[in-house]
Amino acid sequence: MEREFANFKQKMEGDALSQASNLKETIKVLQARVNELEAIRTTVTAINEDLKQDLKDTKSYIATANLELETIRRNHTFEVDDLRRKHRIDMDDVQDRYRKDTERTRKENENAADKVRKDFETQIDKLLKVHSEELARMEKQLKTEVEEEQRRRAHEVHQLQTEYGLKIKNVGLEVDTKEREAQLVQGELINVKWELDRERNLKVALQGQLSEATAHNLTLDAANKAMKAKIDFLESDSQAQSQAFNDLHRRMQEAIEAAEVANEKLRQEETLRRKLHNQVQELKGNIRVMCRVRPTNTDTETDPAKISFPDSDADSKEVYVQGPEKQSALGNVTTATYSYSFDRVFGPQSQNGEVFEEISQLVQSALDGYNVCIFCYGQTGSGKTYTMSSPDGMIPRATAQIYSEATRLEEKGWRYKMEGSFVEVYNETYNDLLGRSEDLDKKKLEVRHDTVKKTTTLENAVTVTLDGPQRVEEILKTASKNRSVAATKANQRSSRSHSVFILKLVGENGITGEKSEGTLNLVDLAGSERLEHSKAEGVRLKETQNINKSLSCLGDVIDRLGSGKEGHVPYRNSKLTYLLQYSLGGNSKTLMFVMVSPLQAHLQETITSLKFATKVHNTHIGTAKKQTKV
Ligand SMILES: Nc1ncnc2c1ncn2[C@@H]1O[C@H](COP(=O)(O)OP(=O)(O)OP(=O)(O)O)[C@@H](O)[C@H]1O
Repeated sequence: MEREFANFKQKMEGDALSQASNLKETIKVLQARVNELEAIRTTVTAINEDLKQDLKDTKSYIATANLELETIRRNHTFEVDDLRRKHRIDMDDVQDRYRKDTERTRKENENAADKVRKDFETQIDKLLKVHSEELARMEKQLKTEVEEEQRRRAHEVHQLQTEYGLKIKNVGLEVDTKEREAQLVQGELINVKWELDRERNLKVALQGQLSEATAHNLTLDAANKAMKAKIDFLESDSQAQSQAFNDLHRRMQEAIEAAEVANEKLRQEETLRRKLHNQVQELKGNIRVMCRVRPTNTDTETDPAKISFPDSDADSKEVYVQGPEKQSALGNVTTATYSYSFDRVFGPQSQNGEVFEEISQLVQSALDGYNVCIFCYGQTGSGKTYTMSSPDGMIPRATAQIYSEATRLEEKGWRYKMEGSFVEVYNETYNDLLGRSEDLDKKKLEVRHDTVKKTTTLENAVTVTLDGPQRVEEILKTASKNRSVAATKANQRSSRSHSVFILKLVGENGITGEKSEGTLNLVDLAGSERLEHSKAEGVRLKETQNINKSLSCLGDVIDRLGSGKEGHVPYRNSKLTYLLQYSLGGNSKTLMFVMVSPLQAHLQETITSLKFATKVHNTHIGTAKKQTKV
C-alpha cells in the first residue's frame, strides 16, 4: 500500500515538475522576446540618436511603441500572472487531487485495514469460539476425570478409614485389655507382695508354734510316762479301770453336748448382738456429726483463737468459739461467743485412739452388712489427713478392727471377703490412687451402679484383697506416693481433692446361711475454704470452684435426705455424691467429722465450717437397712 502511494506520489511530482519546466520554457521564450524588444528598443534608440531629427516624429511612434511594449509587457506580466495563477491553480488542483487521492488511498487503506482487522477479528472470534469449545470440552472431560478420580480416592479414603478405624479400635481394645491386664498384674503384685509378707509372718508364727510344740511335746512325753504308770496301776485292777473308763466316757459325752449347746447359744447371741448393736446405732441417729479441734503447733503457730470446751469433763458435746471483734458506731468493741453442739467434741488433747473408739461401732456396722460413710470436713490444715490417714488414723484402725473382728467371727461360722480401693476426686474426675502414678490423670475410671442390688462398682480401679491389716499400710503408701507425684503437677493437690478409701465387706455364714454385704467409705474431703477467702485464680480458681460445688452438693444431698421427703436426691450433681450414692441416705450410716484449726487467722473459716456441720447435724436420715440375704 505504501509503495503504491509512493509511486503515485512520485508520478504526481514528475507531472508537476514537467509542467513547471514547460512554464520555464514559456518564460524563456517570453524573455527572449523581451530581449528582442530590448534590442529593438536599443536599435530604436540608436536610430533615435541617429535620427534625432526624426525623434520628434518618431517619439510618438516610440511612445506608442513604448506603450505597446508596456502593454505587451503588461500583457506578458498578465500572462505570466495568469500562467502563475494557472500553475498555482493547477498545483492546487494537483495538490487537491493528491490530497483527495491520498485521502481516498488512506480511506481505502483504512477500509482495507478495517477489512483485514475485521477479517482477523472474525477469524480470531472463530478461533476463540473453536478454542473455547475445545476448552469447554476438555474442561468437561477433565471435570469428569477429576470427579471419577475423587470418587475413586474418596472410596479409597473411606476404605482406609474403615480399615484404620478397625485397626485403631482393635489397638484400643488391645490397649484396654493390656491396661486391664496391667492393673490385674499390679493388683496381683500387691497381693503377692502381701502374700509374701503374710507367709513370712506365718513362718515366724509357725516357728514360734514349732518351738511351743516341741516344748509341749516334752510336756506330753512326761504326761505320757505318767499315764503309762497310771495304766500299769489300773491294769492291776481291770474292773475298777473299766468302771472308771465308762465314767470318763459319759462325762466326755456330756461335755461335748454342753459345748454344742454353748456354741449354738453363742451364735444366737452373736445374731442378737448384731441386732442390738445396730439398734443402738440407729437410736444414735444415722447421721452423726463430731468435731475435732487440732492442737496448736507451738513452734510455728503463735496466735491461737479462743476456743473452749465447756463440758469436756462430762459429755464432751459442746464447743465455744469467740468470734472476731466488732466495733459499734460509738466505738465500743464487742466480741460474740458462738456455741455449737455435736454428737461428740474432741479437744486438742484428744488422741486418734479416743476418736476411733467413737467410730469403731460404725465400723462394726459395715461388717454387719451396712453401708457406712465417714467424712472429714474442714479447711486446709485443720487435721483431716492426720485424723484419717496417719499411721494410727481412722483408716488403719478401721481395717485392723475389721480384720480382727472378721477373724473372731470365723469361730461363729462367718467368712469375709474384703476388698479395698482408694480413689481421688480431683476437678470432678475420678483418679485411681492405687494405680500406676504415671496413669493418674490419664486412666479413666467409671462408676457403675447396680440399681437392683444397690451396689457401686468402680470400673478400671485397682482393687486389693485385704487379708491382713498390714495391707492397709501398703495401700496408704501407694496412695500417698501417687498423690505426692500429682502434687508436682498441681501444687498441694492432696488439699485440693477428695480422697475416698472404699472397703467392701462381703460375708457368708457357713452354719446359719446368713449373708451380708457392707461398704465402709472413709472420705478425706478437700479443703473447704471459701472462694472469696482463697483469692484463687486460674487453675486454683477452677479447683476451688469444683471443691465448693462438690461440698455444697454433699450438703444438698444430706439436706434432701434429711428432709424426709420422697423424690429426687441430687446425687448426680457432683462426682463425689454420685460415687457415694448408695452409701448416703436411707440405707447407710454417715459420720461427719468437722475438723477445726485452732488459729485466730482461720477463725472465719472455722465459724463457716461449724455452721455447715451444725446444718448437717440437724439432719436426720431415715433408718438404715442392713443388706442381708438369707
Ligand atoms: N490431732 C492432731 N495432733 C497433732 N498434730 C495434728 C493433729 N491434727 C493435725 N495435726 C498436724 O497439723 C498439720 C495439718 O494437718 P493435716 O495435714 O492433717 O490437715 P488437713 O486438713 O488434712 O490439710 P489438707 O487439706 O491440706 O490435707 C499437720 O502437720 C498435722 O500433723
